[in-house]
Amino acid sequence: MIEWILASSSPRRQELLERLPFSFSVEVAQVEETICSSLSPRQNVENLAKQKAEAVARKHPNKWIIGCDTLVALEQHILGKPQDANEARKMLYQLSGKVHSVYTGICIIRAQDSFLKVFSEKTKVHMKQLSEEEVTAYVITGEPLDKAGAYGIQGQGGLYIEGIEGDYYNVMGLPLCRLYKEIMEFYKFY
Ligand SMILES: Cc1cn([C@H]2C[C@H](O)[C@@H](COP(=O)(O)OP(=O)(O)OP(=O)(O)O)O2)c(=O)[nH]c1=O
Repeated sequence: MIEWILASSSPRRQELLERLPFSFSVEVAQVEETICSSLSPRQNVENLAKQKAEAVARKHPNKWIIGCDTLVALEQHILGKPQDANEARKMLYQLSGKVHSVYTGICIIRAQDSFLKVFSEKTKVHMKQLSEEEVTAYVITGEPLDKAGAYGIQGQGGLYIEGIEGDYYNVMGLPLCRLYKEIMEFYKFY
């Protein structure tokens, strides 16, 4: 039987992965998440997903590890999770009234036989213009603080999203349909 480990502390990712037809355990990857501004958003999410998967794979070389990372890209800027409420406010003002892209990178590793697969998905998100009152009230809820770009489409943040192009679940941190396809392919060989 294939034993999967999700290398993530995100409750959203755990919840979404439960929809796939296999069981898995969870182990949090201790990785310092550094965004490299000389790399593209896609390269950043793929590298970070790989680092998270590798950190857990070192401890479990015989298991199949899934690492993930999500970032928001607005023009040349890459936004990770805000450090504090002030940074969350700043990010929301930057995204307000604009279209940005959310990238999620996924890395699947099994160290024992040097298996490594990395891919990423992009979803475009249209955010409405936010008033100062909306930004203040939203940041006070605390919802923005553990999320890339300082909003959660699945929560109150969804009130501010006019539309998306791409996978909704990719914005939440796990590109469900793409991951399902990749894993079904994978089961043909294992
Ligand atoms: C844009 C957006 C992000 N997010 C979340 C998804 C990710 O959990 C988080 C981005 O941070 P990540 O570093 O990708 O993930 P994490 O720190 O939550 O978990 P781990 O590193 O242990 O896997 O932002 C939402 O939940 N909703 C949204 O609408």
